Amino acid sequence: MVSIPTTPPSCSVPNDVHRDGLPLIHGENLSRSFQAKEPVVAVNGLTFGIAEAQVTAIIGESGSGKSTMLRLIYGLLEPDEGEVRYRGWRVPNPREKLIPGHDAMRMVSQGFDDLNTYANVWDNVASQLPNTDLAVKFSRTEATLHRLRIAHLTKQRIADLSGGEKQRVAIARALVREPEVLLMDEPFNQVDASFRETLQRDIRHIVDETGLTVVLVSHDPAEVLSMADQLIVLRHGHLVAADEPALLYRQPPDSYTARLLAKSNILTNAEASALGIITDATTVIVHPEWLSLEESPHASFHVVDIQFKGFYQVVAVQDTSLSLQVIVSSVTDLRKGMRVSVRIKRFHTNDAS
Ligand SMILES: Nc1ncnc2c1ncn2[C@@H]1O[C@H](COP(=O)(O)OP(=O)(O)OP(=O)(O)O)[C@@H](O)[C@H]1O
Repeated sequence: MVSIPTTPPSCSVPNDVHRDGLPLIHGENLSRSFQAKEPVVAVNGLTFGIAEAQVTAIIGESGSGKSTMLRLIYGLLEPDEGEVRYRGWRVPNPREKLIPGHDAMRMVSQGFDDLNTYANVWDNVASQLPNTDLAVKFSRTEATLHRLRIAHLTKQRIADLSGGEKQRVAIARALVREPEVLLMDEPFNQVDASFRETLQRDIRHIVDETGLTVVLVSHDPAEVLSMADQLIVLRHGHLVAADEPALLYRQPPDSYTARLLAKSNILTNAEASALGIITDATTVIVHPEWLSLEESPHASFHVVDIQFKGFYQVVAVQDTSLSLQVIVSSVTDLRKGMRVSVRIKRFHTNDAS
């Protein structure tokens, strides 16, 4: 349950009236354009809710409006239309607040621009706190460094750290002031795969332990599937889906979401019918792991490419008119040029595709 304060927060908007019954963060009919060579509508009529103490990931292809949405939530950008509310109170826009950005939120952006490269890790984090109580400053800094597992780097200069370590310092800097919401723009961009998994797990733990709310932006949904409680899918500035990751994965509401989450094969009715799927739907979604292949010398499909991925391989097959991506176990013995029959184990239809 969202606790509703009886008095407006410190960064309230004059004459704002509290709205009851909203999720922690509520966006309503949010639109924002930019004047480039041609006017660009970055987000268009977004209405959404973000729940407290959860990880919400905003996903979408490049240019779909993810960063713009994040900056609107934080109050770094003024919407052309609509509003964002935090705990029922309107988030002030940059014209309404001396230092833009909601006081209860902190944002970690893609680069590490905020970090002081030549100062050490401790000073980078501790400098976020006032000197009014040095004991508190010391203990909070120490606890935050431990929580982000960078206490052993205390004396190191930022310039000497790896990308993954810098990212942890950037998050520690944001968290040391104990915000209620952490906003992250592409947080795993500069982090290699092994660091990424442990960082994701650590962020998940912090959320579960402290009730922190995390909103993150990612162009690679696969990387956030395991850590997000909710996904918000953007396309050309519109919200096309919002739900739990597993649900959106198993039953994608449209082809775009299916491609984004699962690199799905999107078949027309005729293509599906040629593979034995009889349906009224105009579009049939088949995730690569919902197909299987079997060597068959007289089959119409042949293997055109094999990407070895460790315990699985991604195999491209085609016949005269159709190309398919198939995920098969690495123990399956396939070779380029081999004739294969294609079996569909499962599919999903959605007429809204
Ligand atoms: N300050 C700006 N001036 C002009 N155009 C902008 C500005 N900010 C964003 N845009 C445009 O708005 C659209 C949405 O941009 P945004 O950065 O929000 O998308 P994104 O989904 O975060 O993209 P990416 O994944 O590539 O970072 C893009 O077409 C972008 O070029």
